[in-house]
This record gives sequence, structure tokens and C-alpha cells, in this order.
Amino acid sequence: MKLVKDTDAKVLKENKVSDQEAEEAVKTILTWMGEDSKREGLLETPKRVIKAFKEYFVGYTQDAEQILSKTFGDVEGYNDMVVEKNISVTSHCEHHMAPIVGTAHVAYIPNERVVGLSKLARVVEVFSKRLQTQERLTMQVANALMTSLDAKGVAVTIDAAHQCMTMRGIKKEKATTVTNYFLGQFKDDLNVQNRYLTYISK
Ligand SMILES: Nc1nc2c(ncn2[C@@H]2O[C@H](COP(=O)(O)OP(=O)(O)OP(=O)(O)O)[C@@H](O)[C@H]2O)c(=O)[nH]1
Ligand SMILES: [Zn+2]
Repeated sequence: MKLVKDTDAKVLKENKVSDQEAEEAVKTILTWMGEDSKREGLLETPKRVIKAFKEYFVGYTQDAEQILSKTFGDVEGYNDMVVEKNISVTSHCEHHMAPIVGTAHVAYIPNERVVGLSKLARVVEVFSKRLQTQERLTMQVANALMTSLDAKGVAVTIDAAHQCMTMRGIKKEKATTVTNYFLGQFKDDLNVQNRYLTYISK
């Protein structure tokens, strides 16, 4: 069953805007701000901004399914949950393009085969390096794991600060947002869900 279609990734691959055009757009914003884009300190800024944006949004060029395609069966039939806690997350909100900074916890119950632990964090990276809402990010990570690993259950929790809420607008600098998404046994069995919640609360 396909729970997630990674159409976002295709969008950037079909992107027709050149780096030079994007740099011109940065120059326009600098001028709009009242800056002189020709002064020495700003001469290379458009290039740097676009280079930085390529890093912030590299997830559009990456494919979670491919990252999760390598699995291991030689784990003595381990069939309990695997919990990867405290994965740092940096993303950007799609409403303001402002940074989202926080922590993700990811768990799954394997179905005979396990995946390399780093791949759990890599999947968080793929989806966080795109414009996001925290809700969608949480669900995309969970759905990708559930589908690709054919897992018996998946749980994803993200706790993050949105700079659109801390640095501007309502300016609540201590506010953080918690999102959860449970699939399979984590959704259906409250004991399983509570064990997971206990692990991530330590
Ligand atoms: N649900 C959700 N909302 C988000 C996320 N990131 C930012 N937002 C919110 O997106 C909303 C956009 O609201 P708008 O009224 O269109 O924009 P705005 O005038 O800039 O809103 P304010 O932030 O209230 O000043 C704001 O309430 C943000 O807090 C997210 O990940 N999930
Ligand atoms: Zn925002």
C-alpha cells in the first residue's frame, strides 16, 4: 500500500529557474529593503543566499524510499520497537519561510527486517529540508517508514520552535509545538504507544 507519493521531489527536478535568475531575485529583495546591493559587503550575498537555499531545501532532490531501500534481516528475529530519540531538526515553515528548529523522535516495529539507524535520521532530513508545516513533516516521515519498511507500526513526534512565532508576529519566544503521528500498533495498542511515550520522555 502506497501511503505517500513523493511528488514534491519531482517539482524541483523539473525546476526551470536558473541560479542566476534566483540571485537576481535576491538582489531585488536587497534593494526593496533599502540596501545597496552593489556595496562591497553585499556583492557576493545573492550567490551565498542561493547556495544556502540549496542546502536548506536539498530535500526536494532526495528520495526517502531510496534511502530506506537497504534493510538487514540478520537480527535474530528482533521484533520489538526501535526508538531513535533526539534527532535534531531544522526546517522552514511554508508560510513565512522562517526557520523551524527542534527535535524529532522516531520509532518503528520491524517486520522481520530492520533498517540502519542512520536512515531514520536521514528520512527526517529529507522531509525537513523542504518548505513544511510541522504536521505534514511529521506525517511524511511516518508514512515513508511505514510504507518502505512494511513496518508493524510507526510513531513520530516532533517538538519544535517556529521562528515565525518567536522572532516576529506574536513573538512568543518560549513557545514550542508538539506533533505526533501514530500508525499500526502504535495507534491501535495504547500500551505500545505509552511505552514509546515513556522512552521519549526520559
Ligand atoms: N499549523 C501550522 N501553522 C503554522 C506552521 N508554521 C507556521 N504556522 C502558522 O501559519 C499561520 C499563518 O497565518 P496567516 O494569518 O496567514 O499569516 P500571518 O499574518 O503572518 O500570521 P501571524 O503569524 O499570526 O502574524 C500562522 O498562524 C503561523 O503560526 C506549522 O508548521 N503548522
Ligand atoms: Zn511561519
